[in-house]
Amino acid sequence: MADDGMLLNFELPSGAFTPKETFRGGKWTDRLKAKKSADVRQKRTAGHFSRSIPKFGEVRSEDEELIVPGGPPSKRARTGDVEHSRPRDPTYGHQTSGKPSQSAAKGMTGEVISSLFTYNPKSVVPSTKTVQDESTEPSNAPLNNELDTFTSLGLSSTLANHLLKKLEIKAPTAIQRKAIEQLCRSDTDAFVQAETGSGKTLAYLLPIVQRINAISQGMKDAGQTFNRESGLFALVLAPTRELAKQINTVLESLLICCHWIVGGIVIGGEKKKSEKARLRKGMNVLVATPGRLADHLEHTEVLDVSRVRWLVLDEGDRLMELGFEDDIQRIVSVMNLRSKKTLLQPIPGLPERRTTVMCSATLKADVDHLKTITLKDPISISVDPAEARFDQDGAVMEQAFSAPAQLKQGYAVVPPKQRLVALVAMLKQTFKRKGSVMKCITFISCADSVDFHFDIFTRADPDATTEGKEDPTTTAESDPPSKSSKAKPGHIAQGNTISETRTQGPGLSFSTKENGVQVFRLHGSLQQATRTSTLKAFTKCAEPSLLVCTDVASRGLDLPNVDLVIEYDPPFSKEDHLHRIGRTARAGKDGRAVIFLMPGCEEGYVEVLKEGRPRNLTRHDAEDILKKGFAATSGVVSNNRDWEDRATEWQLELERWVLDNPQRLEQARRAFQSHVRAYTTHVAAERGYFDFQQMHLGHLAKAFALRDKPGSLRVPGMRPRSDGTASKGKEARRSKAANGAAAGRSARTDGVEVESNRNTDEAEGRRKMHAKMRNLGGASEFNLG
Ligand SMILES: Nc1ncnc2c1ncn2[C@@H]1O[C@H](COP(=O)(O)OP(=O)(O)OP(=O)(O)O)[C@@H](O)[C@H]1O
Repeated sequence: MADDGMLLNFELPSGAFTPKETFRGGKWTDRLKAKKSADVRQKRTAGHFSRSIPKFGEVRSEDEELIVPGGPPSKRARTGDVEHSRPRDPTYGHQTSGKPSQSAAKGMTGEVISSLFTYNPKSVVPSTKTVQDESTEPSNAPLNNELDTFTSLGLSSTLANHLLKKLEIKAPTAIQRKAIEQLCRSDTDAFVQAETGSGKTLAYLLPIVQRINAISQGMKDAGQTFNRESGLFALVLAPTRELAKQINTVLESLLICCHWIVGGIVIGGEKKKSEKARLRKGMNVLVATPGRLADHLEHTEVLDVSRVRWLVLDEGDRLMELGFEDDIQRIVSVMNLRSKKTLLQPIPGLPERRTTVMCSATLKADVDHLKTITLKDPISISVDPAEARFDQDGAVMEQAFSAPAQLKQGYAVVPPKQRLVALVAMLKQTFKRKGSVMKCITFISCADSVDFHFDIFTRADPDATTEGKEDPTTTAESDPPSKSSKAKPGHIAQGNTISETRTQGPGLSFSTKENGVQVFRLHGSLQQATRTSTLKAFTKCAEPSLLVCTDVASRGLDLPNVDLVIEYDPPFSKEDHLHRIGRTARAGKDGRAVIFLMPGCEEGYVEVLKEGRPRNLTRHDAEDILKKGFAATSGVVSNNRDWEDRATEWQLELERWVLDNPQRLEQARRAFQSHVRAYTTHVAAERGYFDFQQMHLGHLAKAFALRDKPGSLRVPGMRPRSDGTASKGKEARRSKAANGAAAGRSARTDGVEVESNRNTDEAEGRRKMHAKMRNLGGASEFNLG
């Protein structure tokens, strides 16, 4: 052993041998308060050395948590399997030395209140601030060279004028310059890859409109009539309904200048009957989600795809990931089969072959299969200087993609117990000054957790009673309850019950008198109409606003003026990360993004963040975030530790609020469970950073305002352990036998065993999940078409 280590072990802080103060007489609550103050005092003088800091992932026994004597024996309030009793006192838990023994505490109460500030895992990476390059030029902005005009790329002056006068688009972006030129003059299949927010939609739509317009001109010149019945010439497929709608909106804005070309849209979640009627009338360009289009091809005879000459797969990698491969294969084979049909009357200018374009900010080799189904000898159109690693045969093995250069990135290292308070502190700080941040998006891994956090953020001010009052911000169009929520409908009182109808509400947790913040929620379990109206409301909201959402909003969505993206839950893959943060810093604008990471293995993810070659990458520590967010006077960071008390009080008040209502408690537990399940679904290559075995479930539960004992935390797919041994369940054994040691591994955390049925083949797993979702007839988290 090195000497240094020995010395460190023997070094004791001043005051380490200070005798403990004892308190006698008075009420027990007063004694507890006095003891707590003494402990805080002692901790401040002695630092945090009085107890050893556990290694990350080390399982703590319950007696290391503060167990609050709940006064008289509580009534049994059975919720799930856990017995709860509520303290009568807003006691909070800096670690106390004179705590009752574990068995005694258990006998008195089943409720565990731990301190936010003790036994937190330490960061394993030194806290050095990364140098920022402030002078970075935007990389996805329109070009400012006078020679780069739309007409020089092959667009008609009518279209170019329309772009300038009606859409205020003066010059092309770098990817538009390359793609428009190529697609206007050639019928070669293409991959279009460029950063988020670089204008890829127009990069493929403009050449399509230009060329269909040329066909219409050719027909007119040949004495033929061009109208909506002349044929469906272009098909654009997108993985999500929201994205399909957005593409359709851009298309409509272009077609204003050539109104004889008719566009249309078919997506899941809409009425099929009206879609059929529109298809019957005819259209020249169709935007669709693959599932719905495949369905129409099977059941809507009138849909003729024999003349389709442009097929665009927007977010091609995502289409593949979500298991749309079969649908796309069906669509392509129907098109191949029908295109052989000879046209009664040849159409002048109609290309011989179909051009397929696949585009995304993160297109890489694993779309190979989709490529073989749909593309022939594609060329690559890209402006991203991303580096690729090739194998011996020259195939791309690994490709790094970059985020827009002007996007300022950061990561926050926050221990599990402090995650929620840190998020609220960050939001308080974000919306502190009026006008500094107008729109912020916070990504959360699953729908249940989105609902839970939305309810927390919009709950009534604890000091103002709103019990029973109707929430004035309930969206006009109300939904039936979301599939993810089992509680009974009809509770819309703000802040006091589970919100099932609300998708918008005032963000009372971080609003100030000067700066009122509106909060919105969005996930795939909401009805389509609600999703659409919520996105619209968020987009149009003139007040500062926060969208709390799942990855349903991560791809392709162009929400204007988003200043900040917070990845509260880490993304499932590095590609998802780039798409999420790409909701800000679009088309040359500024933007900021922060990802929350827990101390320990998650910190290794910083290396993955660096792969995107961020020009700015700043580290934020939990303490700094909490200090700023819970500072006494906004903006003033004081030297004393009052912010600790304020953060603790906020947390404890929230825990009581959750415990107060069985529905809310159930909602918190469901959110926790779904979060943990989602955590195990990171792509195989990144699971090392998000290792479930290292997750401290007891600590994490605090971020869901739960006071459940660690051993009582249940997650479907996990079994509580009775003996503390690492026994493996039947399913795990079977799975292990079937898939080898890597798959079906059993993880143990805090007396809970998870029997993971992770499939080594991620894509296959996702495909199966997709199929299952669709069979269930429910909207998946991924918002399938
Ligand atoms: N040439 C241009 N000049 C100015 N703004 C543009 C230009 N082209 C596109 N935009 C705007 O840039 C924004 C982003 O465009 P778009 O959604 O097509 O980006 P994208 O590359 O598809 O992003 P993502 O990869 O996130 O899907 C839109 O608001 C669009 O109107």
